[in-house]
Amino acid sequence: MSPRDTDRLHLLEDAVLNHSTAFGEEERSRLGLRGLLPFAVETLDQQVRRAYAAYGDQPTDLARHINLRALQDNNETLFYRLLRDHVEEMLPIVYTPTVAEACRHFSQIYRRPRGLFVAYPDREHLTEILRNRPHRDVDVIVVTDGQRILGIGDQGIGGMGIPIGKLSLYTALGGIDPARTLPIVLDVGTDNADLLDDPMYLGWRHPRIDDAEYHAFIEQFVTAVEAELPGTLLQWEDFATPHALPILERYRDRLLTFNDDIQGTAAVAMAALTAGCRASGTKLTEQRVVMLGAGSAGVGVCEQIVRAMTAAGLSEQAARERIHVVDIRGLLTEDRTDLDPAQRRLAQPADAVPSTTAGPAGLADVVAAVRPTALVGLSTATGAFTEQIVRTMHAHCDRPVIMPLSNPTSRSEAAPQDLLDWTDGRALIATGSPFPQARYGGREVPVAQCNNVYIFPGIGLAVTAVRATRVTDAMMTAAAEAVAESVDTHAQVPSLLPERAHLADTATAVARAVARAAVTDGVAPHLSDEEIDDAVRATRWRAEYLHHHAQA
Ligand SMILES: NC(=O)C1=CN([C@@H]2O[C@H](COP(=O)(O)OP(=O)(O)OC[C@H]3O[C@@H](n4cnc5c(N)ncnc54)[C@H](O)[C@@H]3O)[C@@H](O)[C@H]2O)C=CC1
Ligand SMILES: CC(=O)C(=O)O
Ligand SMILES: [Mg+2]
Repeated sequence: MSPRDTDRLHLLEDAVLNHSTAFGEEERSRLGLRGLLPFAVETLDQQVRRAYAAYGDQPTDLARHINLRALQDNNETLFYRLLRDHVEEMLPIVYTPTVAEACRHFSQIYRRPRGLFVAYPDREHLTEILRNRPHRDVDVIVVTDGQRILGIGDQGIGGMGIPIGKLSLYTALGGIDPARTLPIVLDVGTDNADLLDDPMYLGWRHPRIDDAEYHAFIEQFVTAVEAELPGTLLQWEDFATPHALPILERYRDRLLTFNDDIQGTAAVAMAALTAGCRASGTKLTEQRVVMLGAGSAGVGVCEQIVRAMTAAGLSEQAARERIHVVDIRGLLTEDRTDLDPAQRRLAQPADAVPSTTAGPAGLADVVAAVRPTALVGLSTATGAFTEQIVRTMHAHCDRPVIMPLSNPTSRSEAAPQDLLDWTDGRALIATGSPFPQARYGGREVPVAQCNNVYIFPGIGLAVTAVRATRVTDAMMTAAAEAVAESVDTHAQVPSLLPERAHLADTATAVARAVARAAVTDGVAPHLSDEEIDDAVRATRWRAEYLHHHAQA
């Protein structure tokens, strides 16, 4: 093929450049596309209607996910316009819960390459791999090693579904140019026996590497990213807790990076708790919190609550006394020898809660003794918030905040309808994955979705707009406050989070607040508030076709 042939075919093959049937008469003539497309010229709106109809014809959620991914790989502008126009309907398809199925079936549904597969046996070629990235300039990388995908465990390279899904939302909600995003999976093997036995599995068929080898590989990866893509936001996603916390500690002061499961989840949960205090007319410093789950997400949320309570006037010790954490073995207590340092900071005295069983006090014991005002689940333990536990909680708290946050839906600690029924309609509820609205007393009750999707798109927009160099705690706190302030306080039924339909507006509010915090913290160049707002506005990419100037 001549260079001219590759150029013009490239326009139809490259999802960023492709306008497909919207290439107009003049463009088709000038760019050598005449006859390569059906005769009719469509507008973007007409294309959206056609794409929506094809989407509607799909028989299952996974088929809808595959349909949208194919569209994304064919024409990103159209994909993002469709997503923007139907964001509430399509969020559960692109993201949790359906993305969990896409990760499980990644090798079977694999069609076209997207992002980078960085396999351990290729480690000598890390720089070469990064240089092979499809687009030169990158604002945001989301990287996973696939070990703890949502609440469904080790998915090996199937975990790639998560960076792709998260980055779709960075663009759809946070306005990051899709050509400046880069999903990466670190293929360090898998311990998932089904995948190792599956002849279709496309990853490195090897048990996971660990310890020194693993950390050396992560260091090699980070060093290569620093060299090739300095200043790019590096988001860690769905790493197993024993790796997630140490990686964050090691790199957070070295480059522009954050862990979404630890810090993003903490910020959104903090926002929901703040809105819950407002709805129940209580103060944050009066809350008693019980957390089920002591993984990276649960620990991150608890530490954010400690920071907020101390900022509101409590001593750190008093704040920690108000937070009880329960894991698969029971209450975290100082006498337990199986806790890591982060969990140990959240442990209670050995005799804090009497146990009615042989081991440490369980969730039922803790709820009965502590009388929490807020109960949060980040445990993957389906149905763990039982009727008895919830009724006990409600007996001591008129408006309990109850947040089963585990993903996907099949891992939720409770169903919102049950929570309302067991609390006479009084519970203030948010879930991790989307649930249909519940009903109580003849009224429809919308269920808020407490998910880090309220946070990360705005973080990406902020750091890109003002060229921040670090993600600080103050920036995450600013994100939480911006989300809490965006909650509609005049709604008939109090909600813990802004409406999902307004996620893009919330991302803008988060971006402004986070960018201001970055400037105040000295990790972004000095800009006035007005300049920050202008930068955020100017950074937002829009799903519109740009004129092609290339010559035929
Ligand atoms: N809503 C949101 O925005 C987010 C939700 N998550 C969800 O949180 C969950 C946990 O994530 P990680 O902390 O990374 O996982 P992890 O696996 O590191 O931690 C799970 C924790 O729950 C405990 N646990 C497991 N089974 C239990 C049981 N039957 N009873 C009591 N405790 C039990 C474990 O001991 C552990 O402490 C996942 O489902 C994930 O999808 C995570 C990040 C964000
Ligand atoms: C939402 C998210 O990041 C998780 O469930 O892991
Ligand atoms: Mg995650």
